[in-house]
Amino acid sequence: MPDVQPRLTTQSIFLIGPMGAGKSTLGRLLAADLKRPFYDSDLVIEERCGASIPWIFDLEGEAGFREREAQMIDELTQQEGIVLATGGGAILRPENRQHLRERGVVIFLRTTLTQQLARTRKDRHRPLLQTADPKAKLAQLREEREPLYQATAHLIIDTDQRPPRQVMMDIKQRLLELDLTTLGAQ
Ligand SMILES: Nc1ncnc2c1ncn2[C@@H]1O[C@H](COP(=O)(O)OP(=O)(O)OP(=O)(O)O)[C@@H](O)[C@H]1O
Ligand SMILES: O=C(O)C1=C[C@@H](O)[C@@H](O)[C@H](O)C1
Ligand SMILES: [Mg+2]
Repeated sequence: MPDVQPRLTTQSIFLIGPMGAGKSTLGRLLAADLKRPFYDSDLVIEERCGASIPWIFDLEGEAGFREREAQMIDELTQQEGIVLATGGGAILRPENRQHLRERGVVIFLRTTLTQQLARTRKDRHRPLLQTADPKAKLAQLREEREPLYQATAHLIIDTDQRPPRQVMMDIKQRLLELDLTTLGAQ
C-alpha cells in the first residue's frame, strides 16, 4: 500500500468507543506512525491526580471521575495535530461530544460484545467491570452508549478479527478518503 501519510488530515484525531475497542492501543500506534503527539485521557487524568482510575472511583465516585474527564477532554481537544485516545465513557456528556466533534476528526472504533469481553477478561483496572457479571454490564453500557458513539463519530471503523496494525492501516485509508471527499466538496 502506498504511504498515504503526507496527504492525511492535519486535524487532530480523536478515538472513541467502548472498553476494549482498542482506543489506547490503536492511538499509540497511529500517533507513532504519523509522528504526532499522543495522549490517552485516562492516563493523563491518572498522572494529574497521582491516583489510579479505580482509586479515583473509590474516593470520588463515578461523578468525580466524569468531572475530571470533562476537564481533560476540553483541555486536550484544544491541542492541534494530536492523536487522542478517550475513555469509554467520554461521550456521555454533551459538552464532551461537542468538543470532540468540533475540534477534530472523531473515529468510533467499533467492536462486538464477544471481542470486548475477550479483550477485557482479565482486567482489574476498569472499575465498571469489577462486577459479578461483566458481560451483562458491557451489554448494558453498549445499549446506552452506542447511539452516542454514532452521533459523535465522523468515521466508524470495525476492529474485530483484525490485528491492531491492520486496523491502523484502515484508519489511515479512511482518513485519506475523508480528506479527498472534503477537498472535493470545496
Ligand atoms: N484489534 C485488536 N486485536 C486484538 N486485540 C486488541 C485489538 N485492539 C486492542 N486489543 C487488545 O485489547 C485490550 C484492550 O485494548 P485497549 O486498552 O486499547 O482498549 P481501550 O479501547 O483503550 O479501552 P478503555 O476504554 O477501557 O480505555 C488490550 O489488551 C489490547 O492489546
Ligand atoms: O467505559 C467507561 O465508562 C470507562 C472506560 C475507561 O476507559 C475509563 O475511562 C473508566 O474505566 C471508565
Ligand atoms: Mg484506553
